[in-house]
Amino acid sequence: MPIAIQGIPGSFHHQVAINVFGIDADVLCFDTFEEIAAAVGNGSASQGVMAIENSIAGAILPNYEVIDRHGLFIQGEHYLPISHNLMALPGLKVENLQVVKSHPMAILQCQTFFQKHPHIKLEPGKDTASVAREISEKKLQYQGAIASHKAAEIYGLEILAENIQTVEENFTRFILLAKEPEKPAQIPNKASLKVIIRNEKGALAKLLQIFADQDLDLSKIQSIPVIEKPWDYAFFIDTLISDYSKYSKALEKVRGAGNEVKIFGEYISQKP
Ligand SMILES: O=C(O)C(=O)C[C@]1(C(=O)O)C=C[C@@H](O)C=C1
Repeated sequence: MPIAIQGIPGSFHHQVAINVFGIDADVLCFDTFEEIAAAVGNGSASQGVMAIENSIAGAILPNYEVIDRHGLFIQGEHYLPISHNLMALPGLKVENLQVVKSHPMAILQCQTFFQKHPHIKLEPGKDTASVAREISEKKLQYQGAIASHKAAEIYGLEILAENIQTVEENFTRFILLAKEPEKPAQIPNKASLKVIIRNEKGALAKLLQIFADQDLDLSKIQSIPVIEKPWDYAFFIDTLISDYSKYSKALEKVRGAGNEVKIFGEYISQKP
């Protein structure tokens, strides 16, 4: 069964599908993150690859809600080093470009570069590679794309500026989604959780203390509104697990304190 991704060949999601599932990975390409989740949820894809956070631009907040609403589970993760390049039809120069389009997350990662080229209007596109393909197919003389070397190669564009992300070392973390929970063959060393705490004084401090008491290292905590209850928040927490029994104990205590816990996935950390 195919793997659902957002974007087309040459996009960063496609690169992750190749890295994780091999060069011949059978992919279903979608325009939006919502469609990835729907495809995994309705069984037309066995797994999905979804970007969740970037080291420069931060979290893709709406994706937490998307995976939760579709009732999906996280099977694993993949960190991809991201190099963004400004590209256009061969022969053009940066001064010729009026518009540069790309995925909104890619644009956010290249703000400093474009501050130096204020004549360029930045516009959101579906994914990095789709914009490169559009330029190539429509022979757009005034438009540039921010995308990977691979996209320039596939769609025959020329790179005008390399590595234009604000800091050289740039990573996007992707999660691998599935319809059912799956425990890895080895003891997991990372978990992604959603915790809804009772809205009372000190509740978050008490929650964090439980994790600290069990030696759990939280690698991420993100608050997301509980839309049915205005101004109540759920916390999406990633924790590293060095001792699985201490992790189990922490979950028991968190639940025991009256909080609601949902386990999105327990897996092996791939952080480089
Ligand atoms: O447009 C692409 O190529 C994507 O794979 C999307 C995406 C993202 O959603 O963050 C993936 C990695 C980069 O951070 C920029 C864009």
